Amino acid sequence: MTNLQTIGVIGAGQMGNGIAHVSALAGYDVVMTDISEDALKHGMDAIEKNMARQVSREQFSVDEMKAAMGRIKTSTSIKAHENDDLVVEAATEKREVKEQIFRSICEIVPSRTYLATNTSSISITRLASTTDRPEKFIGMHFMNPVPLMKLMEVIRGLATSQATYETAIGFANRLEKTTTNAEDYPAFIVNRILVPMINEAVYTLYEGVGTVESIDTAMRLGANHPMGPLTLADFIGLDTCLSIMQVLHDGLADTKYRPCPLLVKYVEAGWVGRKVGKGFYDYSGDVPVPTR
Ligand SMILES: CC(=O)CC(=O)SCCNC(=O)CCNC(=O)[C@H](O)C(C)(C)COP(=O)(O)OP(=O)(O)OC[C@H]1O[C@@H](n2cnc3c(N)ncnc32)[C@H](O)[C@@H]1OP(=O)(O)O
Ligand SMILES: NC(=O)C1=CN([C@@H]2O[C@H](COP(=O)(O)OP(=O)(O)OC[C@H]3O[C@@H](n4cnc5c(N)ncnc54)[C@H](OP(=O)(O)O)[C@@H]3O)[C@@H](O)[C@H]2O)C=CC1
Repeated sequence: MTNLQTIGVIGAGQMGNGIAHVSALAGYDVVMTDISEDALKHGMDAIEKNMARQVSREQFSVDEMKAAMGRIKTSTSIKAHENDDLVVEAATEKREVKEQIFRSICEIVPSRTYLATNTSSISITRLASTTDRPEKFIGMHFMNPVPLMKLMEVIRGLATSQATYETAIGFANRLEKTTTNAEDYPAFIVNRILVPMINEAVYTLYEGVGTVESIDTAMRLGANHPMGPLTLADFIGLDTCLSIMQVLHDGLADTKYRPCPLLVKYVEAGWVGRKVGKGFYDYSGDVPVPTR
């Protein structure tokens, strides 16, 4: 297992800023990049707000928060990753976006650098094959919100070496995450089970079996879910949910994974959930209001 010091995070969105948050708190130096300056600022604001919540719950001190924030550097240039020991990609759930990122990063980082993706569903083996180091490539699937969720799903590609796997496990342990191993098949374990359930909730709405509120209330109180499935879909991002269903549908060639037309419609409208202020709920007021 290799000792890591500097962790690169590509993508400052919901997941990227969460991965930067937990890595900085664990004592690593962090380099977080994004193509958008605005996303970087939003990401750093989210980290500050979320760490402050944890300070208010006395999980650590203000000084520890300041020290952790001081360990995070941001840039819109991918060249900022040139000294990283491990790079975790957390950009949009589109294979072509991820492949382009990994092609670029391989030109920049030294041969010792490990590469990981936080993809929800896309083939680790296929992403690894677009790099110059498939043996140093692995899936590290964090859960949302990263500071609170204990799981890291670890997925080895066909070429991933034992040393890479052990380095990933060591990183997860330092972050105090519990790991599970999943084989490299579409959407791995969590999203193979969870996202079809979310898609079924959208079908339930689409077919008029329930309303946004009755569906979420039914699952919160009937199945003791902390969030109803439509609230959770908004929390994850409807674009990400749709991408995962498309990966399942294409990868497993089973019509049971066909995305609900209503989910497609919401993504087409740009109503992709909490991150844009509107999905199955409108988040612009004091309380979320169903959008249908
Ligand atoms: C899509 C994929 O690829 C894989 C996935 O991630 S699937 C999605 C997995 N995630 C889930 O299923 C999440 C389901 N939801 C939950 O577990 C809970 O709603 C939740 C933990 C997210 C929030 O908990 P909650 O009690 O309902 O709401 P909330 O009060 O906002 O948060 C609970 C505490 O955690 C804190 N908290 C919430 N989000 C936080 C964050 N991102 N960082 C730090 N602290 C946070 C809050 O401050 C709150 O503490 P206080 O009450 O002391 O302020
Ligand atoms: N959301 C969730 O609950 C979970 C998501 N994941 C996975 O994590 C990844 C990120 O998801 P999430 O954080 O929700 O997505 P977001 O949409 O919140 O964030 C993605 C970020 O990546 C940026 N980005 C896009 N292209 C590039 C690029 N070429 N280089 C650098 N940054 C880029 C986006 O910028 P812009 O907006 O300007 O395009 C955006 O800021 C996805 O693979 C997703 O499947 C894993 C677990 C849970």
